[in-house]
Amino acid sequence: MTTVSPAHASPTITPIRKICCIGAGYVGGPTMAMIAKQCPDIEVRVVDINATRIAQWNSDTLPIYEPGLHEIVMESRGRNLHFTCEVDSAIAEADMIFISVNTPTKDFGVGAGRAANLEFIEKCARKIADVSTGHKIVVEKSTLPVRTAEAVKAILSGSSSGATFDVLSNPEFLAEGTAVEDLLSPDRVLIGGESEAAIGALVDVYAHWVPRERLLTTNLWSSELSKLTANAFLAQRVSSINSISALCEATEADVDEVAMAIGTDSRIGPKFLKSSVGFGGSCFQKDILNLVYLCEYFGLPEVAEYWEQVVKMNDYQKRRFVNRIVRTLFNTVSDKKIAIWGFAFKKDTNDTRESAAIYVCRDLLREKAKLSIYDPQVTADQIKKDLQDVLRNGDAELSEASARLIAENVEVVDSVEAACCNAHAIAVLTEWDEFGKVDFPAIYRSMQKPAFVFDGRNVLKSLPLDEYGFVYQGIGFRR
Ligand SMILES: NC(=O)C1=CN([C@@H]2O[C@H](COP(=O)(O)OP(=O)(O)OC[C@H]3O[C@@H](n4cnc5c(N)ncnc54)[C@H](O)[C@@H]3O)[C@@H](O)[C@H]2O)C=CC1
Ligand SMILES: O=C(O)[C@H]1O[C@H](OP(=O)(O)OP(=O)(O)OC[C@H]2O[C@@H](n3ccc(=O)[nH]c3=O)[C@H](O)[C@@H]2O)[C@H](O)[C@@H](O)[C@@H]1O
Repeated sequence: MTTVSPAHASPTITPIRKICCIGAGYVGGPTMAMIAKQCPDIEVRVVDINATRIAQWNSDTLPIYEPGLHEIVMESRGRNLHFTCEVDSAIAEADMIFISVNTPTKDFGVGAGRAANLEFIEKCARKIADVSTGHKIVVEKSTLPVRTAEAVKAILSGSSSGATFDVLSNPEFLAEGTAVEDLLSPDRVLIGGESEAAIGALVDVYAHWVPRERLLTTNLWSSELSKLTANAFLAQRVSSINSISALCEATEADVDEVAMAIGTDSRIGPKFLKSSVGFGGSCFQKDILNLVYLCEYFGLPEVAEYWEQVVKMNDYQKRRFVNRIVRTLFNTVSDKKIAIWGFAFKKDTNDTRESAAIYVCRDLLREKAKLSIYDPQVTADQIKKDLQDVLRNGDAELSEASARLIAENVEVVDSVEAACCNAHAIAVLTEWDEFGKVDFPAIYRSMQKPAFVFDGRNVLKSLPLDEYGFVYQGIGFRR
């Protein structure tokens, strides 16, 4: 990270008329659909190098599943919302360009396994520098390590056309499954920058529907760092309650009761205290590891160690869940059929990135279990790809063996009933609402006996499963 002079001073900025968003993913798509819906006076173009994804955004089957998303896309698409692969012209014509590309954990070279891979961000900055003329506002929407704007500004300042730029940080706080709700009524929108005029221009966009008191402005670096910090704090709460769940199982305390008891303290608050098989999703682990890397980079090993523990506790929780299944099933799951209920990392999304289900299934396969997997939104291809990737773990030589392991031991089915037929156990890994509504006596009859249920989300806890004959175990309590 080098120090460069501030971005070119901004000329007078007129109200934003055209927006371009680079990256039509989970963030770019829904965020821009909301801006287009709320600001009919602004033309929004979402661009991506992935032509298949753009085609999906232009079809009736959107590339991501989010409650309410279809409706808001249909309202604006073709009017002031466009999805296209024409990256250069969309950038060239825009007044404001959002960068919303992926920032995965680096899996090679310096910082591998921890640092963010900023290759895609840098490519966007270079592309913007190449094709821009006049003055543009560039908005970092992706989650980035603190001080990335410095590099973005340095690249932009090399624009050969003499274009000038303001750089803003505007991290996104939406959660998957509630993206539309979160975008419609955010707790806050955070905008960091150096130029009052540029900040004002973005504030005016959001002010079309977000109350002014929820539009927070800070300096660039506070904004960049707040995003990583918010995710680290949220994940830390999950790991904290999960650590207590292990203690509850050992002591006959009940983790949901403990969560309720501490959550009513207004200083602690009730949210993000739901004990589970472990947090997943594309961001928590990636962002914490990035924070850990930054702390090490800035010579703060104690701070790095503190945050790394959140990820270690999450790995422990997933392992602990599998160990409990194996132990309870008389110390072997070899050749036993286990019904997996849910594969997405949380309900109401088809996203499986870093889902706890991937790791639980991997470990069960290594124990030679036979898995029958059902998820209402995740495709069979996606499930098999995730399992192939995790079993292979980057080693090409393991491709054939892991493909065989999956072919022989994994089936993906289209109902919980099919998954459970002749199964020895059920493992609930995603909290889909429909799981609470199935005909449990019929499921019980179709299973091997004793019929076990391992509820990694405690969603079946209030049902009389023991009365139906099941042996039921959840997270963080004993019956
Ligand atoms: N997924 C989520 O719920 C949230 C994600 N974020 C952050 O937002 C950022 C984006 O995340 P997602 O939308 O989930 O990623 P994603 O992987 O779903 O989408 C990123 C898109 O960017 C495209 N892309 C990459 N390089 C490009 C280039 N040079 N030109 C044009 N398109 C390019 C990819 O093809 C891909 O379609 C990440 O930094 C993430 O940490 C922040 C809040 C929530
Ligand atoms: O940067 C991001 O990507 C986003 O990450 C999270 O959103 P998301 O990962 O979509 O979903 P969450 O609702 O935060 O859940 C994350 C994981 O934690 C788990 N979780 C959550 C809450 C809880 O109490 N217990 C629990 O196990 C969920 O099941 C899920 O696996 C944050 O909540 C968003 O604010 C942020 O914008």
